[in-house]
Amino acid sequence: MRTGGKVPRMNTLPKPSEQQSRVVDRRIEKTVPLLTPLALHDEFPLSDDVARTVADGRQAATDVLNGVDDRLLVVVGPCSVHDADAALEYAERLRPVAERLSDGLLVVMRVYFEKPRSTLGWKGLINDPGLDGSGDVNRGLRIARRLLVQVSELGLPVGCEFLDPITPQYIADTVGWGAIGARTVESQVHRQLSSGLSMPIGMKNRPDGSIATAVDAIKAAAVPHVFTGIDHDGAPAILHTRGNPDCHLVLRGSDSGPNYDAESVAGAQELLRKAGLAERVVIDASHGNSRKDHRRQPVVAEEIGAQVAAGNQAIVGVMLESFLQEGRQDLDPTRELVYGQSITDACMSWDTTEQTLQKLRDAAIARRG
Ligand SMILES: O=C[C@H](O)[C@H](O)COP(=O)(O)O
Ligand SMILES: C=C(OP(=O)(O)O)C(=O)O
Repeated sequence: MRTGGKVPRMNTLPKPSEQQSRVVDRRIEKTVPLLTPLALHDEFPLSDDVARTVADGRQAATDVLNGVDDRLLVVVGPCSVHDADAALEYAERLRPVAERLSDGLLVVMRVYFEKPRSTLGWKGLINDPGLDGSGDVNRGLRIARRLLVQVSELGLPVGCEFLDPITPQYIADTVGWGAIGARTVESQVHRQLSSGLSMPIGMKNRPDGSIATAVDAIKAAAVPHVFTGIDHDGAPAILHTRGNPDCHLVLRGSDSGPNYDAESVAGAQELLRKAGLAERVVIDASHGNSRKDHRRQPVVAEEIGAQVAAGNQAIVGVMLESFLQEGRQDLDPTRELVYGQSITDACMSWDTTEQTLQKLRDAAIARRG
């Protein structure tokens, strides 16, 4: 991978006077130039093959979300990527399984680079690729885009969370499906951003369980907005969006319990109906729905599958957190990390994932039958 690349020249304010220096950037330790989106796109271009995978993946996801395609959308992969090699190995394993189960499932690989934290913690590979707080964002963006292109080259559409409002210009052209997380679903910044994103966006219920907030987010992101951001050259820009009609609800459970059961799904449907929105939901089998216990995820997925097999038309997708090794590990600088194991939330093992995907596929086929 190249380590150079074009970064804009830093223009600094004139040396401040004594009085000015009492008010300007009092808490900015240092400012480092950020490479431009164009420079990153030049290094890792979007080939026609990758563009086809992304565009077809977006269209297929939209069709599933609109009920035009009766398969289940499954977003599956590590809670977060901290090691691009392990993530690519995961993608290579997932690819043939996705192909084999494609009569019932539309599989999108979860390739998450941005982690929203409840308080503190590692903020993801784009923010801190060194896993040590050194914050080499230029390197993080390069690793992220290269991996996104590599996974798409395998023919797998990619899903990720959009957290930082600047990073989409660097990577969004490689993303088939996106999420706005539980902690930011109420944020105007993220709703505006979603209104301009080119792929379907899942709006998660808030950590305290509020589904109404996610429904508000779907409505807000559906219409055009004007806000400030950057263009592909990295220059400040006023962005006028068209509105995103493909935003949808993701039920992820809450701090006080799950919301994947039939009664909760029916309640969510009622909220969507009252808001004049399509009654379709994606259900995250992890987070509040598994109480972050990876051993609960297959159980939750099986119960979601049972609702689907029984004919529930509202459930159009499932999210799973899965990696090469089950469980999780702490980021401990004194110990070598276990290869292929999550450093954020605990994940299902590969074997369990394969079994779970097969069961979800069977459920989708049963519903069709
Ligand atoms: O998906 C990952 C985590 O659930 C999310 O980033 C919040 O993590 P935290 O509550 O450990 O900060
Ligand atoms: C942070 C995540 O989920 P949530 O926003 O539901 O907590 C995630 O999926 O990584």
